[in-house]
Amino acid sequence: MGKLVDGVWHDVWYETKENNGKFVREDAGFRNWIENRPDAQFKPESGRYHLYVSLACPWAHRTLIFRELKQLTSHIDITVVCPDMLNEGWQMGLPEPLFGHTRLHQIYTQAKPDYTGRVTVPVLWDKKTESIVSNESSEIIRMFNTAFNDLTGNHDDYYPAVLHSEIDKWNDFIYPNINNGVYRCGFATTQSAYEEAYESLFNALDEVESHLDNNRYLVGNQITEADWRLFTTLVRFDAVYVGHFKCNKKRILDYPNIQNYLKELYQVEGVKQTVDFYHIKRHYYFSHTQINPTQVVPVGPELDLDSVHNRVQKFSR
Ligand SMILES: N[C@@H](CCC(=O)N[C@@H](CS)C(=O)NCC(=O)O)C(=O)O
Repeated sequence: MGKLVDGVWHDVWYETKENNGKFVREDAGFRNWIENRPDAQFKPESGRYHLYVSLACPWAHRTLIFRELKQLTSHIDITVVCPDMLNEGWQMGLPEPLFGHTRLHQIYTQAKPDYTGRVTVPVLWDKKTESIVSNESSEIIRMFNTAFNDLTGNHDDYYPAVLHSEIDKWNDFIYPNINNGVYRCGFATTQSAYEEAYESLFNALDEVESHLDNNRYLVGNQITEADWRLFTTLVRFDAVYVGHFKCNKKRILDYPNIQNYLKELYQVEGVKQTVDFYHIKRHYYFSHTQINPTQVVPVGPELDLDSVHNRVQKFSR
């Protein structure tokens, strides 16, 4: 684990001292947009973009789900990094296809030789301008949602205009308390920082559980971006966050509505093939040696996400 400073790789763990033991996530450094406009710098073109992802990472996972759902798999190719993120950060199993690089930080310095910042997945690369379009998953999924519609003919909309404010409201609640909340528990280096994160995480999950008792999805009668953003944390929760990040008040299995909702999302066509529990468990337990110095990866739990869920029946009345 480390970061680039003026284009040079430094092997350092997260700095929490300045924030009383609290983990604070750094903002992404590349924030361009692919737009379907004649004068856009980054236009939606088949084969032009390459996505670097980790199958372990919940943020990268969002982009893989949107790539599947929006039928972009034949238009945007991918490199999957190894699950182990150690002294050199994210590494490729085989040299990646564009430059033959073996470290993700080389992709960052390829784009910007003096880059300073963390080297994170996902990364959306533009082969034409040889630069990084974006390394911010929330913005990459917005691009995937609409920018390529004319190319793919897929007009499914996970961020419909009429639902913007409701979706934004859930995202603003779920990101700090749940998506980043599990990391705020796991990466806390003081008891009080951990307990504060733990409390807000489980209060938020309680609220989601009660919302899902009366609503099939977070917003409206359809699956939206807000559901997919929540999904990638939920699907990792019992396998990793309960143990490794000490998020152990309850498992998702103990929340009947959330568990059934999780199964429904998992069973949406195209989604389960984006979920890889080997990468997920191996990454967290093997890479975070400050948290798990033995690097032993747990065998369990046995998860059953393929069995029938009750969401259709519950909301058919
Ligand atoms: N804001 C980014 C966050 C991405 C992120 O933090 N990814 C993690 C993997 S789960 C990472 O690559 N961390 C490496 C590091 O922090 O050094 C996004 O949502 O795209």
